[in-house]
Amino acid sequence: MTANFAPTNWQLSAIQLTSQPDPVDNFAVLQQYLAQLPTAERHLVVLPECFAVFGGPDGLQQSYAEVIGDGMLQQQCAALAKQFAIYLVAGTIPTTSVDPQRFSASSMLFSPQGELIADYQKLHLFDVSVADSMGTYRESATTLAGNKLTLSTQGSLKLGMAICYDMRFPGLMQALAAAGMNVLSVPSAFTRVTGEAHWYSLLRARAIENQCFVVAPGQTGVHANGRETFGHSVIISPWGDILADAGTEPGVISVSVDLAACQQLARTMPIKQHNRFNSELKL
Ligand SMILES: O=C(O)CNC(=O)[C@H](CS)NC(=O)CCC(=O)C(=O)O
Repeated sequence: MTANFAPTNWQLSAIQLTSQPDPVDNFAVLQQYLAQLPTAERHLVVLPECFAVFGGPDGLQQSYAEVIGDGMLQQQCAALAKQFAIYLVAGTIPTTSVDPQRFSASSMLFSPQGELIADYQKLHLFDVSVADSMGTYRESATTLAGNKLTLSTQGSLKLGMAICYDMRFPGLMQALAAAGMNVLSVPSAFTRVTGEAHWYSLLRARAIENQCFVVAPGQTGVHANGRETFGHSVIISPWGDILADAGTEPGVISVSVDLAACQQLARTMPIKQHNRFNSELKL
């Protein structure tokens, strides 16, 4: 059933996966989950970070790195966006960078017509020690950070793009909010340990302080290399309410929202206008 009446009504969905090293397996699961989603005139579906290739040996992602605008992973995403008539945020796809040894983690937006309409390269890389079986994460050894912000306007949707560890850097979202963002996508592969401590707090804060919807799909479970991810993919309202939570099993979550809620809230609580840190106050 289609329940989208006003141009500001959107269906927001997230897909939670336990992605495997081989893209063939992940696209097969993805196809099944996309078929479970409701149909809607305006529908944004977000996939997790590394949805297509995850948990494999060193160098596996690099071996799949594609030129932006061309490549097997992007072609499959474009075809899925078209087949299901959705705006699809392909969580991250490894794309070639200026450094032949390293890829960029690119989040890519495909239109319901199957066109690539926006891309964003992860800005903040996870070089962090964590008290889990991996011990240390050195994302910068394999990945080259991006250096641009991406906000894509599609009708009433103003989509700001971020990835996983980026959620800890609120300056990024504040810049996107200043440009009018009403939905933030945060495809993730959060560790179980840091997820238990920080996932909900970080994401709810980003929604509340920027008065936007947040769609944050995560990887979940134990992956082929023994890495554990947190799951709990969420969709959050501008008020900070958790509208849907996927728990720890792979699956889909989906909610129907009115993006006009963002401007309504901004009228009653105009924090953007009240903010004195845009330019006025400096140390
Ligand atoms: O390396 C890969 O294969 C794909 N990339 C990831 O999984 C990235 C970097 S290791 N994960 C995160 O950013 C987790 C952040 C996190 O957990 C936190 O901020 O607490």
